[in-house]
Amino acid sequence: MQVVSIRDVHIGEGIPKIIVPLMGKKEENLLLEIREILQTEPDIIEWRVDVLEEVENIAAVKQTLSAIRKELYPIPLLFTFRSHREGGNKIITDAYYKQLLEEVSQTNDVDLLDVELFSPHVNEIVETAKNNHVTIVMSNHDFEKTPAKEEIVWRLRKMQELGAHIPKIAVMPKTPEDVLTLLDATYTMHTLHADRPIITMSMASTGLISRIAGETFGSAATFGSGKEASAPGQIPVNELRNVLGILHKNMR
Ligand SMILES: O=C1C[C@@](O)(C(=O)O)C[C@@H](O)[C@@H]1O
Repeated sequence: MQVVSIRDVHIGEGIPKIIVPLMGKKEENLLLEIREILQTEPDIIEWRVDVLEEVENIAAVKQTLSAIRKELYPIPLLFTFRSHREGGNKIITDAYYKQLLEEVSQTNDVDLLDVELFSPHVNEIVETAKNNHVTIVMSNHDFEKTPAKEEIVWRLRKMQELGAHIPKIAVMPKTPEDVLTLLDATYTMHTLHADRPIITMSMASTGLISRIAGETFGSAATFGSGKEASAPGQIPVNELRNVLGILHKNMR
């Protein structure tokens, strides 16, 4: 099993890593948000750039990115534009999605890049990111339902085939049984197919248990809320750290 290391954060070994989303609409809010979040000592910070008011202005995005990076360094930064069809905040064209991801890959300010599996330009974006030594977190989200186990495993395997360093999937449960499906798919992927870390979660209150159970079933990281949650079911980062710590300590 490969471990993905960014500076001294080692994803895929030990306690699952905590990723905290930044949800500010403007640069000044984002910088204040980072100061608050840093006090909670996250392992990784995710910038949800689809929330930024000026996201359609690529020069503004790069300038804000550079300011964010300075503020949070050396914490690894995950750059995410979540598309509207997968639960994000803004509708942009596929061409702009490609341009945005490729241009930020070339800045040296991004450690990890979220690339959606179903983007029509996924191969080109992966190639550019890899050429620039950016770690690829390939993702898929279903905010409506939980697909069948075979489908979840298929998507995660597809991400691995396409060159993701870290495949990731988030699904919505309607029942606790759906959460079992996600956990079962996670465990199967982790033990039988994956040669690298994966991240999975079942969302909302029914799925909450999946966000703390990664060490048991094989999800290498989990999203905890900082100032604002970026998806339903995220636990505040301090509480999340406590629970993960209790589980880790007593699993030895
Ligand atoms: O992919 C994910 C996972 C997520 O949707 C969650 O459910 O925690 C939150 C998003 O910000 C992130 O990009």
